[in-house]
Amino acid sequence: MNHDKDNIYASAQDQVADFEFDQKVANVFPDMIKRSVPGYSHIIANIGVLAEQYAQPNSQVYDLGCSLGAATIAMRQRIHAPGVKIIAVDNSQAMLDRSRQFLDLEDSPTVVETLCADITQLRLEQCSFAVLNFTLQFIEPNLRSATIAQIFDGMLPGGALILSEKLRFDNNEQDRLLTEHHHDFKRANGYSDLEISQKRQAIERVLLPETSQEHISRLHQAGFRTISQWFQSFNFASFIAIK
Ligand SMILES: Nc1ncnc2c1ncn2[C@@H]1O[C@H](C[S@+](CC[C@H]([NH3+])C(=O)[O-])CC(=O)[O-])[C@@H](O)[C@H]1O
Ligand SMILES: O=C(O)C(=O)Cc1ccccc1
Repeated sequence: MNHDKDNIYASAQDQVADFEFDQKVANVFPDMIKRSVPGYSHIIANIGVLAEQYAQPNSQVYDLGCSLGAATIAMRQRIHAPGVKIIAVDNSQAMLDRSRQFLDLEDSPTVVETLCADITQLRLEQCSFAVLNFTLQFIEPNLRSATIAQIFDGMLPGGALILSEKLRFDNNEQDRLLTEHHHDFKRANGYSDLEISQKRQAIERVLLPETSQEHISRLHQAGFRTISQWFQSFNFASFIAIK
């Protein structure tokens, strides 16, 4: 399996188009996400650890906005409850096609089904564990509450949702500093100032971050009982919400 280096924004573009999860991105995605999201590998490994804890026998586990299936692979390696099916969902066919190449590399008693669907339209069933690992931030803000509510409705008692997101901060100084530190992180991982600035333009209309408080309130409103922020690195965080 070749992991191409992300140089999508390396040369100057006249017009930077809005970011899309197309074939070009699918080809470089493992490199892009590791060099762009602080703590990504830590989050993926611990999604595996948490899935092992929360996956109930004969239930379903959902990876919502699975991209190439990194979280699915981590979960499949650790879940040993019997009769668990992982449903890995994405609305980008390019991402899903490539995810199958990764998923087919290993065999496991936990069945994995891939599904090309829009998660805002999805009804979950018998769900003991669901993952939104940097996916909600790409959903239109006015559809986010209904999407979280649908996940809650499809969940079994004691089920858990992992929500990882890029954050925005109400305090302008804090927002500016953490954004700068994130850009320093990208620079330290080999991205040039041009790459950082063009990628920033590409995502500014499609990745719409919210504050930690907005996420926590929405999860409470949907009915989740216990909500904890279990991870943060610069302006990237992950929450766990229990039904
Ligand atoms: N409405 C939607 N329905 C389904 N999928 C969607 C939708 N909108 C966006 N996506 C999909 O959500 C994924 C977001 S990437 C997730 C990383 C992964 N979770 C990982 O753990 O590696 C995050 C990032 O690139 O920052 C993409 O694959 C989109 O096609
Ligand atoms: O690259 C960035 O600046 C990000 O905020 C993270 C990211 C990672 C992968 C696709 C889109 C955004």
